[in-house]
Amino acid sequence: MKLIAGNWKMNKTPSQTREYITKFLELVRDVKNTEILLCPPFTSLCVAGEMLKDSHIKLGAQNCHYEEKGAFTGEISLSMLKELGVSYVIVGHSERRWLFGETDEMINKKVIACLEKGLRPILCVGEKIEDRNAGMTLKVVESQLKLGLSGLEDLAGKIDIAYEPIWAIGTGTPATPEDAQFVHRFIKEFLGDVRVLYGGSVSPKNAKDFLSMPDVDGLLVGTASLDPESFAQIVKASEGE
Ligand SMILES: O=C(CO)COP(=O)(O)O
Repeated sequence: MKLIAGNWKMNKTPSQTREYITKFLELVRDVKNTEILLCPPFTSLCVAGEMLKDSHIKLGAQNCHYEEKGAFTGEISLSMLKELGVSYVIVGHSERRWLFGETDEMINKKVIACLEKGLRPILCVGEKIEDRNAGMTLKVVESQLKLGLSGLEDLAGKIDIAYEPIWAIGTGTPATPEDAQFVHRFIKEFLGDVRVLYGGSVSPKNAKDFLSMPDVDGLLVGTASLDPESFAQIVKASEGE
């Protein structure tokens, strides 16, 4: 089944979350053939978890810490997330890598911790514009996969990968569906049977073009997931695929 995930990043207070989910539940009530995931900020997970408890919409976190507990000021453990109903965790988003110095080694520990706790990581990979211009896209993606998944085998059905070219994130300039397909194929040849999502300026207008590619197994949506109507349109674009 295709996965359509909304990454809200640092947006929406708990009351705005409540308002969004009230509308969104109604808009996607009849969706049956698509897995839907919302990833609000930590502070909204509690209210979102309560509201989504008996629904077909899953709840994800945007980050986690790999340790179980302890003196890690400002961090959030997987047990804390699990108790709120979280079943997915976005790991290694480019904003965490490049704005907050997250390394492949930390990302690897987070992926391992998620799998040990029974939470499903969405590992994000993707190249900078300089890498792309230098023809290094596949090399960069391969290295991120190798390091991020170091020591792990048999990942089919336990993990999803999101290909998010950094130059396409929040810019209004997505990759072409053909570019995405090319990298997704490479990822599957490298890893075997995993779902690969595309992320980077996805909108209700272009969602179907991506989803019609044979190796695009879903979408990780930022800006266009902040409005319940536009996110619902993207979810519905996936229903027929
Ligand atoms: O980073 C993203 C999702 O994780 C993509 O963000 P945009 O959809 O705003 O480009």
